[in-house]
Amino acid sequence: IRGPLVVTMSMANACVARLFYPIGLAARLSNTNSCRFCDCSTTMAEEAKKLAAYAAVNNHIQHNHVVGVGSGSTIVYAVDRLAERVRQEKLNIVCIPTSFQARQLVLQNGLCLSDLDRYPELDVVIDGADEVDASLTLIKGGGGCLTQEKIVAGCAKQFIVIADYRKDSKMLGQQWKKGVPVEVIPMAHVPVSRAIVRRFGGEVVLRMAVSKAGPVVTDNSNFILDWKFECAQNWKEVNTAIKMIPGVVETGLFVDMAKRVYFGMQDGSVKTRDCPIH
Ligand SMILES: O=C(CO)[C@H](O)[C@H](O)COP(=O)(O)O
Repeated sequence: IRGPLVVTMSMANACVARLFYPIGLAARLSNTNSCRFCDCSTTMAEEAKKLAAYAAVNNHIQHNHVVGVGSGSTIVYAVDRLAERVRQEKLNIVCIPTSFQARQLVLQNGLCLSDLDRYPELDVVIDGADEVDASLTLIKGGGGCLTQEKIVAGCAKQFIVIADYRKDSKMLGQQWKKGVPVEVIPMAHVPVSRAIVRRFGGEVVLRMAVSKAGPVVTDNSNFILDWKFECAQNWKEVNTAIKMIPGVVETGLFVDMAKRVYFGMQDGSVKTRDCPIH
């Protein structure tokens, strides 16, 4: 892991305006998480994602491992580092993707692609998260890949999460305001939405596509509902109850699955949180 000074320098380099500012002011700007000259908060978050991803790959991947590759923007850095280690250390690694995106990442980086038919037990799965609470319950599925992500994570000896500081919460809903994603069979989206609101309150919205008319269609040809819950819940019970509703494929609640989370922090450090039961 690069030291704090190096990281701070690279963050500063991303913002040209900062280069012309006295060091003290630049530091204050980075501490405020935003810059009046550019979108530095984005750059800082990207650096934090990279720190977390590199730490996880350095600490958990070994020769002959079968590795689950998560989805999202943070995992891109993990696959970069994985490919670098495979090249430099001549590691023999097999990758199991959790989405179409992950499959493309594995192929583009020249890594060995396989599937759960051939490797139903994985050594490590590394994946991002939308939010992580104090007991390592996760909200996932911001990118719509929750079902395959949960299947692959469920096959792992170690499920390792990588995230930037914005995902770190005491309680779910503190940072992530888009709710819990729920993948549903398309014909069931209205009854499932009504059943969730009736039972747990809040609001459910059908996730709409951005560059296509109509709803988001998942890699499994289903729809995504985003349940905007109102208050803290017993997430294990909620997860089980939602999964029992006919038409629900999977929820984005990952309870008692993650072994360790790596958070890339704003000061260039990496914070870890371990699950008490793993
Ligand atoms: O669950 C996911 C996709 O379904 C992602 O892992 C999650 O949305 C985090 O993404 P990012 O690394 O881009 O913040």
